Amino acid sequence: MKINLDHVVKTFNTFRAVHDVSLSVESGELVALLGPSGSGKTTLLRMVAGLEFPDAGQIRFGEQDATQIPVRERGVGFVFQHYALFPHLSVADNIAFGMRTARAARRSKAEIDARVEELLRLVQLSGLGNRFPAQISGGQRQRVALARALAVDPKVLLLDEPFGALDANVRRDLRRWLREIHAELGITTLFVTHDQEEALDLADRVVILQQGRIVQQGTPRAVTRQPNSAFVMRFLGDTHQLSATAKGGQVMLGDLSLDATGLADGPVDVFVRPADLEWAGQGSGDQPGPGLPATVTRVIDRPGARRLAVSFEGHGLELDVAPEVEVAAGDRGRLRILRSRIFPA
Ligand SMILES: Nc1ncnc2c1ncn2[C@@H]1O[C@H](COP(=O)(O)OP(=O)(O)OP(=O)(O)O)[C@@H](O)[C@H]1O
Repeated sequence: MKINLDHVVKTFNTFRAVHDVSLSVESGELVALLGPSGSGKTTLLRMVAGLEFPDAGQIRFGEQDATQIPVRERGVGFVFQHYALFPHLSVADNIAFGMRTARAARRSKAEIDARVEELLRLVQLSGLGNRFPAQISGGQRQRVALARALAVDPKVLLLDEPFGALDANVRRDLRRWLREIHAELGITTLFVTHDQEEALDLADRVVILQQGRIVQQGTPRAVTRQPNSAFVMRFLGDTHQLSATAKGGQVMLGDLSLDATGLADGPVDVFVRPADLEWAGQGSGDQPGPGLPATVTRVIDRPGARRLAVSFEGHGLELDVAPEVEVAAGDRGRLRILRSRIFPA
């Protein structure tokens, strides 16, 4: 089922939570809505679900205006961060709940039991149908919540920070698992998160929101390669920010000249991710070449890498080098910039 949002606006009292959002989600696509707290992600999801109504603009399911479709008939499955499973119902009964109450598509008890078994298998909880929610882990509860959402054969899945309350390792596992389920079922899915790693890992397309507006959207590759603003650059991951001046389509930093074609002359911010910096230590045998003259202030050993904290013209920067690199605090060298993004200051 394709979903279209066309110039959608939502205001609470006088506060505009969603400004003129247009977005189309293709049938079978997994789209992540990514943004900081308060950027309007949940409000958008609730409007798609029919739990809130836009003040202006239109939401369409396929070709149909969604306001004409009652919530129960939208064919939407939800999973929220704190999806309250019914504590007094077993896992199997929780999953079966929607099938028993659905007025349309009544199923026999045998059909429901078979479907519950199938869903338990899908969410890898076979054999746990008789447990109660209190007797399973948080990650398992979210899988039950997903099975419950899938039980009514939704045309659209809406997931609002479904793994938000779980610890990092469980989140990572569930993310992989969700991707597999999505590949298998191909249900159009909108996934809300404020975790950029989760969004980039999971989604076919990432939609980045700031203060109720879409500021950028694209594939994970496109948004990470070509962030279109300082906000997106910062929001998508660790970055260093260096002040400089653009002149005649170039920016000079140390004795490096960076391409700034198209930027007007004036103050700019150069953004560089730690992974886009390379260290050439003096006496390392490396050709010194152009770069930013820097001094190592600290070396932190981590599994698989050594992290260097270095100082360049009063800026503190960090980068990783291979574990074998011999380097110590006080060493001098040069930083090469492999990639950067430059925006007007
Ligand atoms: N029912 C409401 N009444 C008044 N203001 C609301 C209501 N619902 C949301 N808001 C406001 O709208 C803005 C957007 O909220 P929303 O929950 O959509 O953001 P979000 O991006 O999902 O944030 P979070 O990640 O914290 O859940 C917030 O400033 C919020 O306080």
